[in-house]
Amino acid sequence: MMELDKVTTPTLVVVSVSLLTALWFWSLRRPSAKFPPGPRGWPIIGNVMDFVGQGPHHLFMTLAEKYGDVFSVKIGSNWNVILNGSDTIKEAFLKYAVEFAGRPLTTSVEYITEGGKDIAFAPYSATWKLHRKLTYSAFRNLATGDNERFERLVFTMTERVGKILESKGDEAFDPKHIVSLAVYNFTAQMVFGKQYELDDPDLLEWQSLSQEGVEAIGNGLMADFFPVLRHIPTPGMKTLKNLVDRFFKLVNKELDSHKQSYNPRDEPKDFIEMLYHTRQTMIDEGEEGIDQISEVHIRQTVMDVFSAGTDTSIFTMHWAIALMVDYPEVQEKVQKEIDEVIGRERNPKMDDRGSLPYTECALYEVFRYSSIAPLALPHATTKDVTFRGYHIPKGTCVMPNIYSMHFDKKLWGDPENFRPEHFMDETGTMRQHPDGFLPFSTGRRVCLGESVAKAELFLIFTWLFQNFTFRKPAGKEGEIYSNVDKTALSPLLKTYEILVSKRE
Ligand code: HEM
Repeated sequence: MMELDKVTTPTLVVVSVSLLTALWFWSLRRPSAKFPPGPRGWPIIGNVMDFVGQGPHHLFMTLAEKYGDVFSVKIGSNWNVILNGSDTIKEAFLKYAVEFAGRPLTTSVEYITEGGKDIAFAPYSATWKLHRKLTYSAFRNLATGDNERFERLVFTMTERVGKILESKGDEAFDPKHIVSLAVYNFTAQMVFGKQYELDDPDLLEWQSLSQEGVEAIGNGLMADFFPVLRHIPTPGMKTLKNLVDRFFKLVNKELDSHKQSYNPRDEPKDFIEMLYHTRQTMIDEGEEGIDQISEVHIRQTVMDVFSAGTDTSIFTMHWAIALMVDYPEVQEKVQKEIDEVIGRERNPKMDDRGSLPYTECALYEVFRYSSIAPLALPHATTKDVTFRGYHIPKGTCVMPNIYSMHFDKKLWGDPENFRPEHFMDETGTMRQHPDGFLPFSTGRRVCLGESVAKAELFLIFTWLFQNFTFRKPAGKEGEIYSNVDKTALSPLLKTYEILVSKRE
């Protein structure tokens, strides 16, 4: 063995450089020989620097031009496979449905979901399947399977929202707070069977949890990208714990009062009671394993509905109003159609779907143009999979670039233009499922609230433009409100101001 005191400086330099070079190559080593190609990254941080100055969905569209529709990037110490374009995403999520149905369990997700006991981030497993089935049945029994009940859920809050809008007079305001009130009240009515006043402390707490959550941990914690840091108490982890504690407090309060008042012999009044009721029915019908859906699972379901179901709808409606003031001619056409088909004497109904093609196309175009979930949620491979000749090992994070299909020139012609006609065929009939349109994703992990969201947003959107006209205040006419900073992580709009008038 070499004696240490005889080691010369040049030897030390050679050994150190060799070690560093080995570490460099080791850290950039791809997970398998046939792993999808991608840009060369830096040791330790991977491709993180490539994201500076552009949103990931934009970066991924550019990288797809060079590396193809299936490529890889390294973020921190995690390898990710990116899927671009309609054919690729559909082939992966429909033909290899089980292989791509997992979720990566990062440090923050593990903490928030109490070890993956929710639906949205749970690993692909028998428990997740049962949990999803239970929740889907509860939604159907409570809301989407009963049009009149669903309409009542939505229209209990419109009177309050209408009064606030009418009180605005000549005041210019950002509608986000009111949209948020409408969506939270719909969700609270559906899940808890209650309504909030504009200044209710619980409503304000929900809103600030959402805002603080996006700001503080929207991009994840360091430990999510460098799992070796998971046991180090960082400030990010402290913030996360505080947010989760507050979230639990709000949900537990409602669960406790439901446990007191729930009577299995009564007709379920809201989503929590419906979950209890449906779980009991499934047990009585001999559904195996459903009794394993515990109180923690139920708490996590409520958390999922509030986290996956509120901001998504709020952002979509915020976009919808911005687009309708940017394109007043579309707003006018929507209003004309609503006047002709529904008039002003009654509220819109679920059955009006199918009779309002232009209005529905306008709403679908809002879904496409806003693409508020441009990368859906991250998936993970549940087993080793060979896809389009590439070998992707089990447990690899996979991101579908939904934005790339919504803005594919080959499919839409002029995707950068907002045009409800993108959803119409030559006869003026609505194209419900055009190729390249998946705002709710597809496959095993498709959005569980898709039918709730579509019905809720159809009723709110139609009611809003049936009763109100929105426009830009003087001096702002030249501003584009539906304009997203291309560097943004997700396409959220900046604050904007509008005027509203009641339609006479
Ligand atoms: C405009 C409104 C909405 C949009 C655009 C949207 C979109 C999405 C997307 C893209 C995903 C990920 C799918 C994937 O991983 O491939 C998702 C998942 C999910 N969404 Fe939605 N969503 C909306 C509203 C809602 C609502 C209202 C609810 C509940 C009432 C909801 C509940 C969920 C749940 C539970 C999941 C996880 C599904 C699973 O992993 O099995 N979403 N959503």
